[in-house]
Amino acid sequence: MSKIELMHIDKFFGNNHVLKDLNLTIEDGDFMTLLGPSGCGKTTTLRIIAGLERPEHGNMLMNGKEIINSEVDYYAEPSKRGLNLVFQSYALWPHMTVYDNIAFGLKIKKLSSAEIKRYVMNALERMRMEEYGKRYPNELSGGQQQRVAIARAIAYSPELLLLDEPLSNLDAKLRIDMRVELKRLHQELGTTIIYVTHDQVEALTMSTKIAVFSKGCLSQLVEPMELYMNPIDLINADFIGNPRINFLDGKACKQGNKLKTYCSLGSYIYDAKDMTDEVTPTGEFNCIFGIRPEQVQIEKEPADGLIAATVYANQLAGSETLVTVHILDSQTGKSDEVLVKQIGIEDYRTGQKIYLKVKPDRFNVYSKESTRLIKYARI
Ligand SMILES: Nc1ncnc2c1ncn2[C@@H]1O[C@H](COP(=O)(O)OP(=O)(O)OP(=O)(O)O)[C@@H](O)[C@H]1O
Repeated sequence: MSKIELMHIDKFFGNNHVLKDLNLTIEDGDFMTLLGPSGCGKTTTLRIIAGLERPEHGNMLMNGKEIINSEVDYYAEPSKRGLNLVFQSYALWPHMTVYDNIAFGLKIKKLSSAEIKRYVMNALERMRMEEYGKRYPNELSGGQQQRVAIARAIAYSPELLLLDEPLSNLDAKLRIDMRVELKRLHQELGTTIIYVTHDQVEALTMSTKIAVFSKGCLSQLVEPMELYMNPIDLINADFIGNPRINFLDGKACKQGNKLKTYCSLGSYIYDAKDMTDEVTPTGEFNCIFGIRPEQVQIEKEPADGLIAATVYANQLAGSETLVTVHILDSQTGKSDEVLVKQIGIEDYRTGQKIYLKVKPDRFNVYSKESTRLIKYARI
């Protein structure tokens, strides 16, 4: 059992208000990723949970038990919180071999040496490090040390694991392997994991929930695919997705239960069920369409419902082709640029006339004024 509730947490470093009235619940069994750009307060949140920082204001409960109560100046000692931590700086004991580094915590638990061996070897195997038991930390690369630190944290089926950018020093292939192992570990053991990263792919592929931070505030707390499909504002939309989402200026107007919209990719009417509860201006207002590169397809021949465009640039990337196209907005006379992602190798010439097929149900629409989502994308 590992449920964590953070309530009304405020943290200052001098005059810097780093966390602003943060409310966040991590349910038992969650793989919760704290995601956001550098400096938004992710690590500070993790350190508060671990007991390495004290917030000036707020409460924290662990399985219903009080851990922080700033009003009475109560902060439970880190050692009393039952946590396993892996930070970017992995802090292995330099005088111990890899095996002993991992075995140390198990010895304290008074396990038999046969059991210790089983747990250590299992953890090393998961981290693809079974050959390295006899080495000392200074005989390992940064990435290998990082994997030993994770092995140490996961060795004894922890109930709660806090990980701060644990894959940051690994090369691309190892990162994918480690993502698979951490995801399997979570599924097999039901460990509650709180994971800090600024890498959206790690967040999207491993988590059961993602908490997006922006300037010390929680801006969105959702399941990964919902975050990808419906970022709550333009900042999150811009942050999630690679290649990044296309933003197109448009116009919108609410008429009864309908939202009438227009942009260079066409006029679309959406129902009340597609709309968020964001309050919009009366009459026509400026909006921004958020369109993912894979939501547009290119056809070579014209047909009904297709939108004419011109190829500006073509990037072949092997498994996919990224095509930058220009579309003439017939209402404003302005040209819009859209990045389109096609699966496989597709060759287009610069200046070639092509025709776009779009899925308007999948578009997001944002209010330009408030920058908030006003129309959900549907799968
Ligand atoms: N010990 C400290 N003393 C003073 N300021 C700090 C301290 N630790 C963090 N900060 C500041 O608090 C803010 C949040 O830092 P934090 O490390 O939580 O961000 P982050 O989102 O984890 O960023 P990153 O991804 O770069 O690690 C930053 O402005 C940072 O400079």
